[in-house]
Amino acid sequence: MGSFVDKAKKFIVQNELLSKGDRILVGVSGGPDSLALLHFLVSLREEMGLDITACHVDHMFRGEQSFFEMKYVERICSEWEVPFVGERINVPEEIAKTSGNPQSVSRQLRYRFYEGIMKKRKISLLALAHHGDDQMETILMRLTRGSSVGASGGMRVKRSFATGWIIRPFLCMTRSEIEAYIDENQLKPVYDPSNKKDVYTRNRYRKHVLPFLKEENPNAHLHFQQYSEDVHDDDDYLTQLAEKACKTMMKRKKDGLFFNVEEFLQLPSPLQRRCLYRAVSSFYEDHSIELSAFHIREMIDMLKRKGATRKIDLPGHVRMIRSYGHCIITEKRERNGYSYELTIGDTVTLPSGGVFSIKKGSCKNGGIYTFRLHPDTKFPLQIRTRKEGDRIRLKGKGGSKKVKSLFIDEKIPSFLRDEWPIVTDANGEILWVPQLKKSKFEASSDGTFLTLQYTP
Ligand SMILES: Nc1ncnc2c1ncn2[C@@H]1O[C@H](COP(=O)(O)OP(=O)(O)OP(=O)(O)O)[C@@H](O)[C@H]1O
Repeated sequence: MGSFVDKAKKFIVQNELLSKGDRILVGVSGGPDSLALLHFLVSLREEMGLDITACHVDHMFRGEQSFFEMKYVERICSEWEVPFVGERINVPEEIAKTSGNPQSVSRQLRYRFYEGIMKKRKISLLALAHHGDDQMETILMRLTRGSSVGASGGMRVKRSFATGWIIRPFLCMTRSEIEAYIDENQLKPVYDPSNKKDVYTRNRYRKHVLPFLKEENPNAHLHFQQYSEDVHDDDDYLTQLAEKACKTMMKRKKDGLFFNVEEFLQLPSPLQRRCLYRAVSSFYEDHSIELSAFHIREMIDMLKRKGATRKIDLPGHVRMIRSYGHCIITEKRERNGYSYELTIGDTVTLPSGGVFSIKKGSCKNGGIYTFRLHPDTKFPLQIRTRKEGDRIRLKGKGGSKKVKSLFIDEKIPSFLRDEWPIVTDANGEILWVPQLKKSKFEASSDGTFLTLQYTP
């Protein structure tokens, strides 16, 4: 078994997974992989001065059986003198409440549990027992399903998590190497019957796809692992560049993320894909939805197409809309019209966060748009969204103009038109379309007047 230990140690050194005196939490299901990992780390404990804690979650799917498993893991830990933290989490109850997918709800709750222990006990490393065959399955599953950008690179050997890092020291090992280690050391793992069920996608890959690849090359797992590390390496570098580009180009407002399409299209395509991936992912809590490469391509194609307004509905609640040269990534929601009354001394806050107020005399604050109200103005003012047939009467000999034409001339994207404020007096006469046009009803600067202020 010397070679197993040497191989794992070499992998740990190469990837800088452990240092002397590290405090590690090991996730132990009681299955062969995690039991072997715990055993292996305990064997390094003295030599490296490691401070090891083990933890186990009983997901309560299998009644008493899973409770006994937790007790069994606890007993082994006590034999090996490893502090143990166990918790029963009622996952079936949580699934009934949220109607989530059993595996992802279990995972989410388990990771929350790990995080709590790491924070409480000031532990910086979480060791998980994923191995090389798991990595092959993950990469193939993600490629087949159509994951995007970095996700198809599979699991990372080391990634940041909670107060520190998740490490996976067994990614260089195959399932059968781990089984041989188990036999050699006479370990007695528990076997989860769900690992054999064909209903789970991963199990189908395990049973039907991996045997073929392993027959072609028994060391295929090492090549997959190398591929994974290279993909992540390249992706980290490109993501850094994309983040820099996004920071200057994408503006987050209350309504969503805005950017200029032409500027975006000048980026090299690897940065375009990553900018969009990053932008859209920021709308998903816990990054719970995975965007596929297909979605990203579709978004870029839409940005390249000229012409009228276009939109794409993305998974979950996110929508991307392009209109003229602008693009917004936003939550799917009906943009309802509004109508507010504004009297002297009041303020009105719009759904977009814009604020109207009235002040005496002139006003010269930066970032604020102003309109001088005539002393004869009929109050209350109305701040509302557009209506069919809206016209504004222009200063001088300009006559009147349709508000619709104003939006078109000024190339206001259609998704903004439905929420653009229009100010009328109490009789419904349009006084002002802020940022675009003032009517002939604005007071001259030399008389006494009130100022209507608008901060978008
Ligand atoms: N119930 C659990 N409690 C604590 N840690 C767990 C639990 N289930 C899984 N883990 C950790 O997460 C890793 C990945 O979980 P996954 O379900 O993919 O593997 P597994 O088939 O349970 O592995 P094992 O052979 O260790 O049972 C495990 O190797 C283990 O380190």
